[in-house]
Amino acid sequence: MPSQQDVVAALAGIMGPDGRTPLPQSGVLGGVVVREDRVFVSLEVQAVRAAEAEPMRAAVERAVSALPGVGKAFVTLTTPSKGEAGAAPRPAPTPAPTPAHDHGHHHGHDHGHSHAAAAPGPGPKAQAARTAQGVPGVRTIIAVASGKGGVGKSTTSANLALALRNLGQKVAVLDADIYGPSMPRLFGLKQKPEVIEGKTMRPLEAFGLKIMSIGFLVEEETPMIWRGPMVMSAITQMLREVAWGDVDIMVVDMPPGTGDAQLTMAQSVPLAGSVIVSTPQDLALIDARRGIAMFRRTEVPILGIVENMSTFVCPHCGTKTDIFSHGGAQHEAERLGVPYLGEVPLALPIRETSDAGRPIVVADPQGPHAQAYMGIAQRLMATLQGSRSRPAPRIVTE
Ligand SMILES: Nc1ncnc2c1ncn2[C@@H]1O[C@H](COP(=O)(O)OP(=O)(O)OP(=O)(O)O)[C@@H](O)[C@H]1O
Repeated sequence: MPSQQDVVAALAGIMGPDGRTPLPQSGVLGGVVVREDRVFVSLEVQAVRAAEAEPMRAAVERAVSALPGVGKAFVTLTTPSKGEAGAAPRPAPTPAPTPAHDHGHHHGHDHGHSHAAAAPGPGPKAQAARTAQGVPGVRTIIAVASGKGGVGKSTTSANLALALRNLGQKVAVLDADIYGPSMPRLFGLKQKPEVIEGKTMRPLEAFGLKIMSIGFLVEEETPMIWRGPMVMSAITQMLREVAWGDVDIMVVDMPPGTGDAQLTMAQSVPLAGSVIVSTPQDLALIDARRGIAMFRRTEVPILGIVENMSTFVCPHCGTKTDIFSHGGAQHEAERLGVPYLGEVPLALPIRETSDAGRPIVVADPQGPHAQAYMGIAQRLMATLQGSRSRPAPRIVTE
């Protein structure tokens, strides 16, 4: 395993943006993290200079990869983010407005139209769209999102993926939840993905699904200040440097919340649409509303709302109790004019099977809970087929 100093020393032969100053002295080196045989390097460049910095990024990747003991190098361009510790940086292309406004809450509007592409010519919007290219072999990518943590987004992602597989789809799961990747636990996966043919990783497999998790690439104890910059790099690598093969539907488990990190993610992954998971509590619904507003801003279609923990099923007698006012999500979906995909009760077997690494759709496929997920998957397929018949937004690439 190389030390941080070894990595920095290996970069001395590469020139910084001015072409004269060695990179370690040039002020662009955001940081270096070494985790066993994986090395993460972030290079800070102004967003508008991202394109011209690409050869430098590639040179750093080559130099670090060539060091003895390095299995994989993750080199990412990040915009200087002073004072934004912990937030995922935006992908390179968004030109920063005046610094005073850079992190303001209105910033998201800048992203508003970058996905679709009405932007004429290669302006900044077209550049932003470039980050969301399709993934070879993967036909449809959907995000599973929630307004806040702990509503069962990951449990829903895993069971929905399995239910889609039961419908005959070839399904992959990409766990992009930087705050707490859950797929290793949900699918009982402890091993790391194998690197095949140089840079490409082979996704792990469980129950017929192909699975990649940010948890396989970034250690859990990595501080958020590091995870932030690594995130975009890791997501990009999970999309592009993984031998996904032939995939009908990829389910992306998004980080919870509706902040900048989520917005960035929503823009970096070429999404067909998103599924919003919500519990019936009003508070959660308010947050789900924010989530919906966020996806509307990014022009990612909402494929529907899932109501999780809708009723409580007593593990002893099977009696159903509405702990929260049940049906809130259905009502909210109607009000917002987005499809209601269905509900999943709060039931002990759902948690137990998830904790045991065998989600309920495989543990008890004929049971009522698995059937609830099957219904959701069927409605989702119908919505996807409906949205496919509409013209897809044109993505501008340069
Ligand atoms: N329908 C359900 N019935 C019983 N337990 C559930 C249900 N859905 C989720 N859980 C449990 O609730 C907990 C949180 O679920 P999960 O990790 O899926 O939520 P999340 O929204 O992804 O959380 P985070 O935002 O922290 O990643 C887990 O212990 C999970 O097993």
